[in-house]
Amino acid sequence: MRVPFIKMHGLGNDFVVLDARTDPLPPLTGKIAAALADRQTGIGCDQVIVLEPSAHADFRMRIFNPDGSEVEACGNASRAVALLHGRLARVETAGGVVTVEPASGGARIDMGAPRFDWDAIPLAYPIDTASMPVAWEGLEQPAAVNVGNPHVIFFVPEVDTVPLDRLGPLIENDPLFPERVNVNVAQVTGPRSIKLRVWERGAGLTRACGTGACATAIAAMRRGLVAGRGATVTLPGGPLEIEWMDSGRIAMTGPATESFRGSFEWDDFG
Ligand SMILES: N[C@@H](CCC[C@H](N)C(=O)O)C(=O)O
Repeated sequence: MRVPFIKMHGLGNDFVVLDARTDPLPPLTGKIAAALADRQTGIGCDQVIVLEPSAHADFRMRIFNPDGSEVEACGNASRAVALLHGRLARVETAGGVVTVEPASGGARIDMGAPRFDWDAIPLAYPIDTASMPVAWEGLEQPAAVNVGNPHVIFFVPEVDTVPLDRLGPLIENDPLFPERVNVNVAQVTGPRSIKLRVWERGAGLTRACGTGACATAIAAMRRGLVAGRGATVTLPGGPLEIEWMDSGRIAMTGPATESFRGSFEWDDFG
């Protein structure tokens, strides 16, 4: 069976999108997703995205990391999917329903409300998630936020000097985080601006992480590190605009790009 795919990215965080909204696919397992995501032997991407019909929203978006884990949220893929769909839509994810709307060159996403309770992150035990009394080498006193998926955020003086390739996997797999965690290191660069690098759970270092940008901006606002309710978060792949709306929900605005379309033989990966 030949299956079409769309290669897309948001700020260099790249996706293989399988659109099964009209023509169903055989069930996609984590093993198949990992094989598709492999940059040496597969198509290669940071996440495999599957679009399916939904009983609760306009359609459903499933998200797979390159290690095969199926996860709850992906900010950059939400913008890519908005571009693909071409109009306002409510999208069911395992982390909740998000509203996607194309905007010039990209999209604006209503990502839902952040959660701060220790068991909503989730953490292994009760702890103040605004400023956690824990440390890994020089990285200390992080915040934790769930924006559909779990994030830990360290505010540091200089993000480029943090050995995130070494500390990222250590923190991601720490028993404090029973469902593992996305690891963000952030530098406040102005009253409304933040520089961010992310070690993604199940994926490693990526050019950008939309949910990481949302979680980091919210953590900075909660601690009073930035002024007001809006911030520009600049990742290695470029900037995202994050707003903590009066409704308590998060809006993320930024670019999305379709790179190319192709197809693959399902049996080569199944
Ligand atoms: N790239 C994403 C996040 C993808 C999922 C993440 N690795 C997880 O395991 O939660 C984004 O743009 O948000």
